[in-house]
Amino acid sequence: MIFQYAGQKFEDHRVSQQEWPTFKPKTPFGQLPVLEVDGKQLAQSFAVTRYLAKKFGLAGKDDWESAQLDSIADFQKDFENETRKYYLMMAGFASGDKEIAYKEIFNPAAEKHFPVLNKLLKESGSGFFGKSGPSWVDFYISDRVTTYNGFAPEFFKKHPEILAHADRIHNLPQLKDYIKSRKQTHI
Ligand SMILES: N[C@@H](CCC(=O)N[C@@H](CS)C(=O)NCC(=O)O)C(=O)O
Repeated sequence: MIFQYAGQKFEDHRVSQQEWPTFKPKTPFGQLPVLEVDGKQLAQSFAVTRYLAKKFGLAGKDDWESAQLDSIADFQKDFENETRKYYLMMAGFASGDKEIAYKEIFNPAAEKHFPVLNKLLKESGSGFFGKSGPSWVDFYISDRVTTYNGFAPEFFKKHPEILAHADRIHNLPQLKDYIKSRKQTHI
């Protein structure tokens, strides 16, 4: 999304299950994602994202806004860690009772989490998490919300302002066509 927003050409290499065993030892930490720039590799999604966000003006207008955005991203990451078991079940990577996982894992965590995000959006007054406009954190959270909304639309019907934020990001002129084109493969 950052590359697309910035108009930067890039290669999106999705590694297949078959390809992974030979690819894994060639990555810095045996994990994806990895950003490759001029033959150099950078691992860890937040390190990659922050590097690109700084480069393309999507990391806040000053150090303070940038730090506030970082704190929101970490807050979102905590939510993902807390609800990981539900995510793995819904994405088909783990077995278990999905309804129980929704009631016991996702719903209680989400009822705490998303109202805070909504409050932050209201406080910023810009429609984005940063006062100065869209940032990598809007991209990150809107992407996650799209995934969770696919799993639990009943939850997001009760939190329309969170969906409205995701729509605002996905309808940015720089992103609109890209988001539409990748919908089929996105979970
Ligand atoms: N904290 C890391 C987590 C990376 C991670 O867990 N990657 C998983 C895919 S989501 C992976 O590469 N799994 C394959 C493996 O470990 O063999 C990040 O945010 O980049």
